[in-house]
Amino acid sequence: MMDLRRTMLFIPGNNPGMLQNGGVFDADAVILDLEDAVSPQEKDAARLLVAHALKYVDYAGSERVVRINPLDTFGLEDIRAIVPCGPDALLVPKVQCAADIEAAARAVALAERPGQKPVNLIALIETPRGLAEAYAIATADRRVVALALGAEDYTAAIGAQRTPEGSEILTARTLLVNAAAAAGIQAIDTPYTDANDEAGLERDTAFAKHLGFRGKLTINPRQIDIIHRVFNPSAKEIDWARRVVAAIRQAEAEGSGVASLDGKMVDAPIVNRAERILQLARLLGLREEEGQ
Ligand SMILES: CC(=O)SCCNC(=O)CCNC(=O)[C@H](O)C(C)(C)COP(=O)(O)OP(=O)(O)OC[C@H]1O[C@@H](n2cnc3c(N)ncnc32)[C@H](O)[C@@H]1OP(=O)(O)O
Ligand SMILES: O=C([O-])CC(=O)C(=O)O
Ligand SMILES: [Mg+2]
Repeated sequence: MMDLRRTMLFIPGNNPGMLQNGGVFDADAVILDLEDAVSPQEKDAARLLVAHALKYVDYAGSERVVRINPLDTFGLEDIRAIVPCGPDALLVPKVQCAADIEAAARAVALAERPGQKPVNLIALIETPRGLAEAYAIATADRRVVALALGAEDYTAAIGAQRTPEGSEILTARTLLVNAAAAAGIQAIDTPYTDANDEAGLERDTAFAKHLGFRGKLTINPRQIDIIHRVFNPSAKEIDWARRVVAAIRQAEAEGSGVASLDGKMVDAPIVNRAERILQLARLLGLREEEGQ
């Protein structure tokens, strides 16, 4: 499903076995990686493997994203080789400013075949300058559908210590969510890099949802169910959303724009939040009784 990006599973672009099996995990998106999962001497081989996977591997319902290299290294070569193979989107790493996106968008337009479905861009924000310019990046081109946070590179660049709790990335997360929201696109959170810490992943994902992220970069298939469970609206949320909509309808019928539900005020922003929950539940085919 195209606009659902609860999980975006990284698959190293130099690993034929993982590329082959990447469609069986039901991730909302797969990210075939040509950048940091691939060493410099393997870049050419990985590009061929990823091009082949896009043509021949069935990634089922997953959006097919390729993480290219930065434009000042192998990025333009990646675009020329990968775009004609028909990915849904490119994840552009180390984006610093609007001009980087404009350059990527120009190269993509040149590489697209006539009649090809336009290739979207997702900007990976993982440098101090990229974060400072996140809104300009998000609005630099219509192809940009999401901003994602890359906290490993970002914390290394600012000289912060990475912790499982993530206090060092709170500001980066909220700035990124705000920039994406201002541009009307999605915010996708940084991966949780300890694939064996399920409780930590669940906590970190719940916090990301609380901050406004719509999904999370994912490094291991075992993380997928946990992340989906967190981002799916719970039965309680769906029930609340239905009662909000019912309350406002009744108030409107009585000529008022404000309702009361369990003693709390219900007005337009609360109704918008409720409608978003119901829309997501419908998209996921969840009914109230099926939520977690
Ligand atoms: C900061 C960054 O830039 S992050 C982005 C770049 N990083 C990556 O792409 C890392 C991707 N992830 C991985 O390589 C691995 O999941 C690791 C290294 C994190 C953990 O490896 P392991 O502990 O061996 O994984 P695990 O034991 O869970 O593997 C189980 C199965 O899932 C497969 N698998 C693991 N990760 C992935 C993946 N990302 N995509 C597809 N298949 C995977 C394994 O091949 C294995 O398959 P098998 O049972 O058929 O042999
Ligand atoms: O894999 C990711 O997107 C995360 C990343 O690059 C980073 O944290 O630097
Ligand atoms: Mg990175």
